[in-house]
Amino acid sequence: MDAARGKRGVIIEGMSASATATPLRIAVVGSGRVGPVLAAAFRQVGHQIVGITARHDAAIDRVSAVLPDVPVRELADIAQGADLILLAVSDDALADIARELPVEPGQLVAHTSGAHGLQILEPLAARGALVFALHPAMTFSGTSLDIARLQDCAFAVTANPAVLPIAHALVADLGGNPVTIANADRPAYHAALSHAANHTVTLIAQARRLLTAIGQVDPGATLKALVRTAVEGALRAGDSALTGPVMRGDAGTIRAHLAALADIGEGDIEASYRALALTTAERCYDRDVLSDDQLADLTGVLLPPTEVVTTKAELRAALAIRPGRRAVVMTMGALHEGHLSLVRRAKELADVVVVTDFVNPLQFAPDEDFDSYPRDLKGDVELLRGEGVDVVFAPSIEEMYPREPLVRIDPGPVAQLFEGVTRPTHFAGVVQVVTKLLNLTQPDVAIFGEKDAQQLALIRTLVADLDIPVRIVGAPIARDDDGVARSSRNAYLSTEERGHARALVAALDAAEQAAATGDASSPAQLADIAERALADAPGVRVDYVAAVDASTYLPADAATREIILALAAFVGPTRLIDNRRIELEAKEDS
Ligand SMILES: Nc1ncnc2c1ncn2[C@@H]1O[C@H](COP(=O)(O)OP(=O)(O)OP(=O)(O)O)[C@@H](O)[C@H]1O
Ligand SMILES: CC(C)(CO)[C@@H](O)C(=O)[O-]
Ligand code: BAL
Repeated sequence: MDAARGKRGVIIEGMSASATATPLRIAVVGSGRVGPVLAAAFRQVGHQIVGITARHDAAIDRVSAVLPDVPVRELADIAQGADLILLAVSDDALADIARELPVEPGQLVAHTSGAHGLQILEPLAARGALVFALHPAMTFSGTSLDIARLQDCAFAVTANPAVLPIAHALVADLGGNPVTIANADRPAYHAALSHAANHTVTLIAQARRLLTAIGQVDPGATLKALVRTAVEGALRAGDSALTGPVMRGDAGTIRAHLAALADIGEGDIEASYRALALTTAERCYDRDVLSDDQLADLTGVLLPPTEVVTTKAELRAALAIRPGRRAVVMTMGALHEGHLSLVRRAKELADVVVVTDFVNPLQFAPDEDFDSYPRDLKGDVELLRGEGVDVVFAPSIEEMYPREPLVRIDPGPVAQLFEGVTRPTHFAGVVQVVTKLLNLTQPDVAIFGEKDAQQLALIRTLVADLDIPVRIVGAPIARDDDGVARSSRNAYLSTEERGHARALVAALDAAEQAAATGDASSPAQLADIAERALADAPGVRVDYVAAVDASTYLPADAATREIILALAAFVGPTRLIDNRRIELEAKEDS
């Protein structure tokens, strides 16, 4: 074995062409665009190419053009007699080759993949090879023209400390600039390069198509000067190289752009334009280039339109074209800040947000307010569009229930308690529609408000007991400035009643306060305090006050410490609900 192996990287005086201590015998696996070019470049600086694999005619032709006199060898014997084996193969092929390649302990093995680090070469390292990754950050034509372009090209080098100097010396031999990338950072490194290099191509190709659509015969020439300046500026200075209408907060111009794109009818260009302009606007805002108002104006113009669908078939189609993690927020419309807080949570948790807007007749008893329940689909869609919701599903009753459903879901005993005393058929209607909407929207996550705490508890039980594959997330109660829980039914209240409605939250405050001061130490006392506060309040008639076990939603017993104090009361004819989670102090052992 070569005596110098394992301690290369010493620059030898007088050998100007090569930074490595000794000319290496290099074998190359892969005759795509990269392998023969790197081999030829190594050969130019004095290394010896002892063989290369080439499986197809085109590969053999490329080898004879770029590497005359280098023998084409089989994978099984390519490593024989080589100091360094360079794996210049596709990412997909690397794992197999790493398993199959016969190597001797001490042989250097490098791959040229951008995406992979050292793990992929682990089988070779396990057999004693000194492995590293060497990714030239440029595109290859596969011809000898590439060799000159390797000068000053960045090479991402990933290697263990013992091997790193050799890897750097090899890059220096090629005239490249070694850039050390930690093994764990390899995917991020490769993402950065792909995002910049590949997506710029997509973007410029889109711009070319636009110019072609308006009759330009040489779109590249029209774009050249501006694009080059932009790319060079961004390479030098990042975000601060930005110019153009987004940076100036010019929403009118952006609107005109979008109208032109819609006219030309190239949907992919419009989608990319919206997404990139939104990101650009957010970056400008973060750098204080745009004000709050300017960002809001731009966002209003740029957010992709919310798709409103009313049939199951349209819903399926709308979901099919929106890949990614999906969240659903189910509502009965008449949207307010409470619903929007659920939507914002959904946007944090998923890529695609679907809101259902359906007043479900099944959950209303005949004497309840189904007919008068507030409905405003247009207003709802406007609000949801402002939140960037992707799809609104607003079906008719016939679409959801083409006939009276025969199979019914029994929500179990908790559905008969509390809300269920006054509304005995309510939760059966809720779980029926929630199950249907989960099946129709197939979300990864569904968000429900803690305002409807019993409903949330029952829906958690529903998905657990029926193995419905969705994560249920509860969202905190959104309140008006005076503490009253937001509710669509608040719209029924007169000004005077709206004042009376404060009594619900005041009763919860009183109980919470009593728990904090120690004046209430049992669930029954909490309920009692809230009930008395409600009974004393003008314009309010108590329906129920219940201290329930927060984990089961069954009535709390004296030992329960994690309580949901839930109440319902009529304010005039309007029935409102509210609740508060209260933790009672642990009881001292007697
Ligand atoms: N104030 C709120 N805070 C948090 N979530 C809420 C609030 N109000 C409603 N939600 C949630 O929004 C979802 C849809 O509720 P719904 O459409 O019934 O609204 P609502 O205002 O509760 O109506 P209602 O007046 O019928 O009670 C439910 O998950 C509900 O818990
Ligand atoms: C979950 C729901 C949308 C089902 O109709 C409804 O009960 C509600 O709005 O909470
Ligand atoms: N907010 C729960 C739905 C209902 O009251 O019918």
